[in-house]
Amino acid sequence: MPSYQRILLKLSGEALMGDDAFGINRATMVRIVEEIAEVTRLGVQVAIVIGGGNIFRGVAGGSVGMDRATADYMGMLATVMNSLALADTMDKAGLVARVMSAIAIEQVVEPYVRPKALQYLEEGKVVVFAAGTGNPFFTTDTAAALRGAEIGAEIVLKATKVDGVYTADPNKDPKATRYAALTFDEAMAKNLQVMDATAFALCRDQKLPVKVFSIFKPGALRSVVLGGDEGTLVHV
Ligand SMILES: Nc1ncnc2c1ncn2[C@@H]1O[C@H](COP(=O)(O)OP(=O)(O)OP(=O)(O)O)[C@@H](O)[C@H]1O
Ligand SMILES: O=c1ccn([C@@H]2O[C@H](COP(=O)(O)O)[C@@H](O)[C@H]2O)c(=O)[nH]1
Repeated sequence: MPSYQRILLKLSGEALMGDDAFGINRATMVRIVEEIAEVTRLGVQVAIVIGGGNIFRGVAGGSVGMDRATADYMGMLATVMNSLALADTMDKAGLVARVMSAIAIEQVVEPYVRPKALQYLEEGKVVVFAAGTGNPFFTTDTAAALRGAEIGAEIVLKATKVDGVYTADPNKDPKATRYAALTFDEAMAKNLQVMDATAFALCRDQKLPVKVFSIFKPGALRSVVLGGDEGTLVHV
């Protein structure tokens, strides 16, 4: 029996690279989609926000010296590419996916319209929110918090490269230890960088819990949805 009826899944863009240097690793994408399909079979409504780090960080060298807002729009367009690839893989796996963009590019994907997104979710379609918030100076973590609150998701599930929130970045500090749970205020006061402060603050204000877990651990998404002891819960 799933613990949630409706989730907002935030997928790391960088994790899509698999063992490649940049871009989308097909096998990795197929594996992630299989895990999403498993959760939809439990009857859970799934909305997704995907990052752009796998594409945008690959071209970020070229953005040095650029206007920040222009570079950020490039980042948002990278998330559109990832969203299209994810939706295509989901369609091929038998799921019905719809991509909605926060930036108007109607020849490519439909615009984000909240009631339409809610309708798709109720119909059992997987909705992928592309182009972040549509605004520069934000991140896809904040887009996940924003869309999660808008659609009435019960939780934001941040599937990332680490298996939870640590006392320090575990990729830099081998002595860092993992929290089982902590509050938004603690995460912000300790300046824990696993999610940006804007996203944490929005989730705190909307009382929208966040679970951080590893995208690389097979079965972790299902386990989180079934209320298993997985990752780190960040709560009010
Ligand atoms: N206290 C911490 N606990 C856990 N991870 C941390 C912490 N501080 C920094 N990190 C880093 O945060 C990263 C996850 O956040 P990040 O925003 O980089 O990735 P993402 O949003 O999942 O990916 P993308 O930006 O590619 O979509 C981890 O890989 C980890 O190295
Ligand atoms: O609302 C948003 C979301 C994203 N951006 C830009 O896109 C890149 C990629 O997103 P990640 O969350 O880092 O994966 C981000 O670095 C921003 O440059 C944005 O401007 N607004």
